[in-house]
Amino acid sequence: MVSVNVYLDKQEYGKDKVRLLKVHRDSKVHRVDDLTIRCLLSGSSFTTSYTEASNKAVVATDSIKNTCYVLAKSSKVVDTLELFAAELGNHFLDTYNWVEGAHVTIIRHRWARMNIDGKPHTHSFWRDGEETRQTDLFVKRAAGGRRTVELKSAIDGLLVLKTTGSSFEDFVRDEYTTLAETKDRILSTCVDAQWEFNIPSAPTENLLSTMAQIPFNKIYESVREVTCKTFAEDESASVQATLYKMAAQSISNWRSLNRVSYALPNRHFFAVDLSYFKGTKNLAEHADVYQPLTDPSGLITATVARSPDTSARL
Ligand SMILES: O=c1[nH]c(=O)c2[nH]c(=O)[nH]c2[nH]1
Repeated sequence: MVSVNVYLDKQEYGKDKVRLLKVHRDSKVHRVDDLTIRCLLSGSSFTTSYTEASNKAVVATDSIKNTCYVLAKSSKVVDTLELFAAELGNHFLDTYNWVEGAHVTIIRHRWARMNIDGKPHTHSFWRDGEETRQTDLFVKRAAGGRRTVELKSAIDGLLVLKTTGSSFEDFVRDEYTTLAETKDRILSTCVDAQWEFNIPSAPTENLLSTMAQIPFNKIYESVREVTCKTFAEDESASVQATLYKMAAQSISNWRSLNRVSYALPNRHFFAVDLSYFKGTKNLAEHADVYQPLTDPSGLITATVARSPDTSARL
């Protein structure tokens, strides 16, 4: 029995972890999109499903799952996560006029084409790492028959390592400090990068064509490229400084991006002291045998934003 006054503050419901493989056989060279989808619906009409046990407005999550498969069949843009997410979100707003918002998250799992006898194979793939591409879209109704979209995309779990070109010096030294300064260390991280799009609100019927002007796949490739190139080429003074360069470069490359965020764990590698064995030298400039430390890691995070005076437009 509830004996205090409460109210339903927030709600979203739908299907999570809808797994789907779309095969593109439009040429002899097949392509695949291996996706995990989450579709959540919201709106005041759903309040009574929580507060009064009324399912009158509830679109079954089973039907939401079925819709993912039906739209994947007809869609021409499954390979552009952001546009497929917009198709799905729009579909729920178009079909059920009491749905106020649709929140669609799509994760794309990697399948790289096999090279057989030195040639790209037409229809065989392998998983070249656990890194994923992701998108998170929230579409809602706006005044005057318009729709607004909040959209961010991401790379998750891109594991990288470099063997030189990274230092860490001149940090605070006090009674808690044991770490030595270093001019040359191993740098390794598992990149989580996120970029936010600036999508103007559009009349319902124009939303998809407005969004289709943004080269989402090129932007994804470019952010990934900038991340790897900056990681490799920067003479890193710290993870913080390298992160800032990565994010600033992508904002300057793409006018539809206003904010880019990174979360970079600093995975430590310590040179093993081998002096116990016949005085073997393996520290500082002699190091080539290291112990990777799984825990703990540093964690460096930041969001870099475009200054308002250069604010992005489509
Ligand atoms: O790039 C780094 N940033 C830090 O803030 C830090 N702290 C630490 O112990 N090692 C490192 N490395």
